[in-house]
Amino acid sequence: MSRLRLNDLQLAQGGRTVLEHVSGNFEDSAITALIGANGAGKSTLIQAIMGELAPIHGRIECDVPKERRAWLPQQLALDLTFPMSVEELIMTGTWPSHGAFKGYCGPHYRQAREVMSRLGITDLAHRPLGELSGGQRQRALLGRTLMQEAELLLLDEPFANVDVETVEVLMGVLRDMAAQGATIIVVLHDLEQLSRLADCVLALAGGHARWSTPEAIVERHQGGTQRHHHAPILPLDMPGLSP
Ligand SMILES: Nc1ncnc2c1ncn2[C@@H]1O[C@H](COP(=O)(O)OP(=O)(O)OP(=O)(O)O)[C@@H](O)[C@H]1O
Repeated sequence: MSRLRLNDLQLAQGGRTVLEHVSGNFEDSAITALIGANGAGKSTLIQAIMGELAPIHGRIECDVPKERRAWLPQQLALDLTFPMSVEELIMTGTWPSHGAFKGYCGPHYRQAREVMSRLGITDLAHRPLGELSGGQRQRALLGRTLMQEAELLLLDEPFANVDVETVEVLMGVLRDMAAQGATIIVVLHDLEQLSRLADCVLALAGGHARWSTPEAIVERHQGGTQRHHHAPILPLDMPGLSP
């Protein structure tokens, strides 16, 4: 089953085609790694899936309602000088379905406490966002998507500049979300993280996309030799991936 399907998609930026003939289905209850060299079109595809970039050809069919779609950008898109606490950030996860100006009720606060406890940030509830470390910030941002009950979640390099313990927590939560049916797409550059986390792979290169498996990607980049930890996927020459 798939609630997110790409149909002969062609995407352009600034009048130049970035990707073409992209087709295929993202599996439900699965984590798909989106890989490719710098400029391959990963952010472009994500923008299109989030409905921010119209295809110049083809279709994106998404059965997940807009209020259940979440996007965790690579660079923190939040204004850190904005006076907001961790708890307040997490509560904004209710906005897409509940509205921003209705206020919160008891069950919302209970749910936020559960979310913070799951992410190990209960003690940070009243800490201003501007005082968080990179790892704490990522936990809080993932907390907001849990609060939103996101069913389609796109993440751009969520483990960059994040401590090892936070990587474990984030991976655990993502696996749980997938197990509960979410469709998760995550931009990754690290081979070890890819082999640990991903169920499927969508590799972008030369303006085209190819579906693959974590095993095939690991095999291709290591030539069947012993695995190296933290081996980067870049530079991604993608032998055999052109049609
Ligand atoms: N707003 C824009 N206007 C014009 N060209 C753009 C714009 N955004 C991206 N591009 C171009 O589109 C191509 C794909 O960029 P994109 O950001 O999707 O790549 P990426 O795979 O996400 O790269 P990275 O790994 O560096 O984040 C690149 O050649 C880029 O220069």
